[in-house]
Amino acid sequence: MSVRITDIREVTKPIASPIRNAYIDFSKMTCSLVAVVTDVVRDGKPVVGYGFNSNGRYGQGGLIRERFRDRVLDAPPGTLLDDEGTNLDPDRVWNAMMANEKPGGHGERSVAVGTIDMAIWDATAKIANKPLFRLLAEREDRTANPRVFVYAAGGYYYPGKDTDLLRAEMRSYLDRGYSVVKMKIGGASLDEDQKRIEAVLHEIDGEAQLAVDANGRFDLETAIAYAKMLRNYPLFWYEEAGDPLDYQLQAALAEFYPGPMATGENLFSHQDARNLLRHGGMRPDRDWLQFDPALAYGLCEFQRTLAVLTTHGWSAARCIPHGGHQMALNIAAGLGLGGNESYPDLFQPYGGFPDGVRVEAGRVTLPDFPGIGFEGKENLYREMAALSA
Ligand SMILES: O=C([O-])CC(=O)C(=O)O
Ligand SMILES: [Mg+2]
Repeated sequence: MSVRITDIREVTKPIASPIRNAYIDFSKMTCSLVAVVTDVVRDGKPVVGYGFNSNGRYGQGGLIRERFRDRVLDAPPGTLLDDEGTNLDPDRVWNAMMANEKPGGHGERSVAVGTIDMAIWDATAKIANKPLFRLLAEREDRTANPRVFVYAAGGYYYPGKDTDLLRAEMRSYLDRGYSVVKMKIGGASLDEDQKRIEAVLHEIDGEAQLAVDANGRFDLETAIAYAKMLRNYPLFWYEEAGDPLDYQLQAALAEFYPGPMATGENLFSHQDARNLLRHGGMRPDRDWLQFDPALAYGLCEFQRTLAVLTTHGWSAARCIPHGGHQMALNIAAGLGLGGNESYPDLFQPYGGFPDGVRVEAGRVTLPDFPGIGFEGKENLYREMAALSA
């Protein structure tokens, strides 16, 4: 059986919405959708892997089309295959993409590579005719656990949104089976945010837990002022207080915040993750790591990040990736992460679960689709199929 990548296609799609966090609005947000076409034929059709990047970093069509696509297509096909020559080897494809790239300064090439990497893993699992989460578990000699914790991320700022609407939003997440909800902070004054938090805590009234996300907005003084307010509430976590690369701020914050902290969605390499663990004061017994493989060079790199965690005494179970995509759901189910983010009302059709999958007691159960499972989500698959037609 020959296995050859015959084409890589990219289209940049809008995922705009009127929401705002403490740092950006999403009025012009886009993402890249990628199709990796192979010459493997299943049911009379070529196997195609799909990928997209998650919200927050915009589409990367320029980098994908001008650099990374051609490196894969120009590589001698045999150099991209596993030892048996019967399937793609995602790590070898990754190495081909990263030829002639200097280390450091990861910028947004990590998003371009992460998007293609997702499609490569989707194709690889489809060629193996297995769900990606089962393929990953087998590769690591583990048992997959298709039941994955997910939390509902939302609670954004948008025009006219008062605490009643915020409460109604959070109530709707509880009604849909979530046991942890997340809201934005840092886009209003501390006093106003405190009122918003108290309103939500009143609404969820012990039925669920609340996490808060400052999106890297605070300087040290403000981060500590918020910590002193937030530590009076039983929060699930206090996320991304300061600049993602300011490890000293994160470490200083730990002195003032005994509850769980979370960060990492804007760290895009295993080297940056390592610096966070070395210097960020993060505590492996309670804190959470949110590295998002779709933004951070993909699963090939995420595996190196997991190795860094192990070296530093962390468990993969402390990872709950940012992004709300099925790729991270598969990694969670296959490699034992602590769960995954989900945006019940945002960034559609890219985020979410296969049709018919319901959240029950804060968990979803992944069905057994070959690959990542995109074919099980009709509105998403329609966009994907249009790209590979
Ligand atoms: O608002 C955003 O940029 C998304 C985000 O931080 C999150 O989901 O944690
Ligand atoms: Mg966040």
